[in-house]
Amino acid sequence: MRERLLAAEKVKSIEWRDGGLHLLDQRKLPMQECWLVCDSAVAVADAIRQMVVRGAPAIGISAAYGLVLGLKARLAAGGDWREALEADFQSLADSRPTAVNLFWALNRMRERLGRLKPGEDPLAVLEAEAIAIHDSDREANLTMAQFGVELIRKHKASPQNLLTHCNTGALATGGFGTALGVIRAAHLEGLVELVHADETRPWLQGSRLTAWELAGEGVPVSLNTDSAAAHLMKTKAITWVIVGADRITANGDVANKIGTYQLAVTAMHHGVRFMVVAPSSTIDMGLENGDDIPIEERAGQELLEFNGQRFAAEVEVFNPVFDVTPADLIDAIVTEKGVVERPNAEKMTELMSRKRLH
Ligand SMILES: CSC[C@H]1O[C@H](OP(=O)(O)O)[C@H](O)[C@@H]1O
Repeated sequence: MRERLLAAEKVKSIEWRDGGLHLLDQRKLPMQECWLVCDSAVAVADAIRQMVVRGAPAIGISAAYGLVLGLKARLAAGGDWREALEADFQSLADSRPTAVNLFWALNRMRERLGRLKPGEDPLAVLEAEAIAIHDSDREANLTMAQFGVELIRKHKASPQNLLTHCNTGALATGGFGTALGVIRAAHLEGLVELVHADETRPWLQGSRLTAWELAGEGVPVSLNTDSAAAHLMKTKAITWVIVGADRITANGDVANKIGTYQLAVTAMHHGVRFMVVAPSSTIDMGLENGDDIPIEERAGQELLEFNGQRFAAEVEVFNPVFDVTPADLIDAIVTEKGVVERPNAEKMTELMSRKRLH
């Protein structure tokens, strides 16, 4: 299967070349495919904050490259580069609060700098670490896709209807995708009748990004409003809701795009299985449960206007862009380390004790 998945990799959203970070501007998709080149840590932090690049793993990978850009500038400026680099760590850490992959990547880069040997070139070491983070995410995507397909096939080994939320594909990761990677692989294995994609208001990751990725690869996809999801689960024989994650806590609670929690409640009511797909860089064992996950609130303009055109009345806006699904509503968490069915604290601890495969 792995060879088929590798052959199916098409879209890339992040490219590190010529000493710069090239990002496919996801604010412009699907109408325009524009690339933005970042040449500093602050530029990468801004790109994350403005969602030029988004998606938990992609945010972490971009932040790692952002640090490389920061170190390059600090070394050129002379002086105490370690002290100066703290400002870049902070800029990147302040960019978005919920996806723990950002902090996981920054900590991994900091830890690598802490192991510098005398005579090692810090820039070469840090660049290699960022590339390793990128490559390991891509590998993890492929492994998770295989685990997810096996799980789907275990319950039903014929074409079936799936529902997904937001965008968890190549645009959100270093390669094949998390939840959308499982869905892509299920399609390649003949297990997909139709993918129902929530448009995912207000930023429309579903209608603008997921629909674009799937349609571009001939995966049968139907776009629906977020509020149609319950009706679809009631009437369209959906077997799985498959979503990504931005932060999973030690007991298996999952923060993901706003609207995920209500999908999980509805899925439980309709007997639809609920799968979360995320690399272990999304798991925050430092948080006991989801109550303490920082939930990002974005500007009200995201609800009040579209493409700068206002269409809503003059009112207050509440725009949390993530919510938390309790572990007891989740059938399976699929990671590159393995699958946890009916997640709980004990099972998450055992999962995280396993050696990383990539
Ligand atoms: C592969 S995880 C993607 C994850 O990130 C998305 O959020 P955003 O588009 O705001 O970065 C959403 O929560 C997805 O599930």
